Amino acid sequence: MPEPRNSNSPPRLFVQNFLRLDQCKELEFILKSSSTVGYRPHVFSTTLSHLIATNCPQLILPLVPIREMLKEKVEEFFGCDFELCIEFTGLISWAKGASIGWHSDDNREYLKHRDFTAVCYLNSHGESFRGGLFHFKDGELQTVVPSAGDLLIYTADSNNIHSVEEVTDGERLTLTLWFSRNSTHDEDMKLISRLSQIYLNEESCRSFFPFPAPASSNMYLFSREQSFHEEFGINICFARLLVLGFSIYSSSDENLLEERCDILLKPLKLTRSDKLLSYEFSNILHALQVVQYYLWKSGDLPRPESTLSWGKVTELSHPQKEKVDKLKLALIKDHKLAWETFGFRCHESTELQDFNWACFSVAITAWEDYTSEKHKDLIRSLPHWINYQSIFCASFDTV
Ligand SMILES: O=C(O)CCC(=O)C(=O)O
Ligand SMILES: [Fe+2]
Repeated sequence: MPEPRNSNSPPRLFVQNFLRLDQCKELEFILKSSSTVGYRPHVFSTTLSHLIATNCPQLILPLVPIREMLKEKVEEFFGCDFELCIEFTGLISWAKGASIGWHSDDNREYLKHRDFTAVCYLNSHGESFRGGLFHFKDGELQTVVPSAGDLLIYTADSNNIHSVEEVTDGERLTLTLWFSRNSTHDEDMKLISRLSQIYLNEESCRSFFPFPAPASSNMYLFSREQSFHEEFGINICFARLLVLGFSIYSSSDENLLEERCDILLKPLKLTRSDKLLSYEFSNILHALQVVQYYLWKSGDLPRPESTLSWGKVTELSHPQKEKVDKLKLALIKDHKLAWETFGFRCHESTELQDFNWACFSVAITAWEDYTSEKHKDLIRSLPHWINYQSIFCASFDTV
């Protein structure tokens, strides 16, 4: 049962540990491997339709039970069982410099259909970022200090004017959902329609392996002034790799760089500390997704018994090094911005301190298994979703 509310206080609820830490970590993996430059300065985000558009529809699956739980919680607390639809699901990263002033979430004419908001915090203040405290302008529960797994729900109207303080270091990660009573704004219908267009027309799509496919490069281009000009700023996929100690090598013709062709859509290899891994990734998004998977899972993966066989990892030759540097210069115009945005200066990152290529190779295969499993689940769920025009946890117990 919901907590009894003080009748004078605006309707809002804070729940500690609503999500498990392993769920937060999986969402962090999805967000950091799929984000684009977002809707506000210094904000990066991904949506379910973006996951579909970049050929990663299987990454919707981990969000399905969480969306279901959130909808139930909001309906229960606000006493509107079976009345709501999910209007928007977003994984949002608030990087250094991001903030939002006093506002309500329905404060534009085109947002009036929004009735309720749910924000799940995926990482913790002080541990992964500084700043970024949430405040309600008045009433109870004035300040929320984000902590991984905690949930905040509130009405989207002017009873809940709120703000987020500027993030001063690190990345503040959330899963944010908006709910509406107006079913014409149901996100599920639009997503199901996109998925059925892709999967039902082409039998072959069902058996293909979904390698990530980057969106247009300006969606990954971030600069201080938000001027979408290639002469400034950083490619955020590359910047995330760089801050984790990786760089990229492309055997594509160097003229591609001069001709401004999108080199990041081409196959590429990863380098680290002047070593080159021979494995070829289909593009930068594929490489980033595997690196983020490695970060997420490295503690759980089986330790390989031997080091990698000769030839899998080689020393970069001088001409190869030159190519690596050239690519870096082309994609990271503002080195400091990359570190400011995706680094966390409060403590030295220990995540990749005992990096080794043999473990990383295990992660490449484990990521493929994870991806195929989720993709199979998607293919099995889709007929049920189409049938009910709703995205939910379908059970496959009956044959
Ligand atoms: O991330 C939060 O804590 C709240 C974000 C917010 O107010 C919004 O996106 O409208
Ligand atoms: Fe808001």
